[in-house]
Amino acid sequence: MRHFARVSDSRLSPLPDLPPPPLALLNGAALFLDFDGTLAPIADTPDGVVVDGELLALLERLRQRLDGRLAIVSGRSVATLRDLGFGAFLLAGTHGLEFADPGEPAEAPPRLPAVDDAEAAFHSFATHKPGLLVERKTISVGLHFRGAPQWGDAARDLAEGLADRLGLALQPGKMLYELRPGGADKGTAVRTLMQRRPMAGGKPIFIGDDVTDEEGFAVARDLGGAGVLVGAPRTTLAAFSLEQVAAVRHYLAQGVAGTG
Ligand SMILES: O=P(O)(O)OC[C@H]1O[C@H](O[C@H]2O[C@H](CO)[C@@H](O)[C@H](O)[C@H]2O)[C@H](O)[C@@H](O)[C@@H]1O
Repeated sequence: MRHFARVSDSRLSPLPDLPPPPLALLNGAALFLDFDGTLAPIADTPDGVVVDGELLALLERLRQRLDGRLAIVSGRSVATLRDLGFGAFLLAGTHGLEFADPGEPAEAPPRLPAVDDAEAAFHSFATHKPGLLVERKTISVGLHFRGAPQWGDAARDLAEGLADRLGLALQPGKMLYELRPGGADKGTAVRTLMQRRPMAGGKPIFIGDDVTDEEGFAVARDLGGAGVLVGAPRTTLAAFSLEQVAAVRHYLAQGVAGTG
């Protein structure tokens, strides 16, 4: 049976014109931040994203304002998030499969042989197709077609077949299909972290742009908080929206300053 890692469409409702989040939403928040497309603009390739010192300084000040209740929740692995500069932050990586406190080893399941099989199949498919990119991740693998969108349908068919055959979860992303172990998503990551220090006791607020962030929005809402969608209007469980990365950073900076 195929495991699609996504919120069922029946839970989503069209909310075309969501308001921006009020600054008061950050009062008492336990803040969950997606990375790609939320804190940094989408780039042509995974390695094309750079985390600037200004962003890290902003997040550090925000974390202090929130008494430590700030976490990065990403499809990237914990190792990659640390390489990008987020080593000082609480992390949930690989779509909720990995967790790491600052300076501590990641809690993560082992890399499955099935993921290696999927990676080999992705490489076979990508050979002689310029623009396709296979991203080897700690415990998962991605096939990117941003550089060759004409292969998107075939990439989906391949990824679906591999998910069925290998018993892996298929995680669609932005011009991307990932295969990974199932049993977790960004919603379960929020639930897990909300039971732990320093996030416990806060009001969960999840800011993200991708369909993979909908589970985070859902759980934040279920636990009394809210989701903030980044980007163009779409069917979503978020209650608020910000139009782009620059607006997210402006909002967070205002939150640090405490102005309304
Ligand atoms: O959960 P996120 O932090 O949003 O990570 C999701 C995936 O992001 C990356 O891929 C996406 O961003 C790339 C860089 O901007 C872009 O080139 C690609 O097309 C996007 O799909 C990352 O490479 C994946 O591993 C993450 O799962």
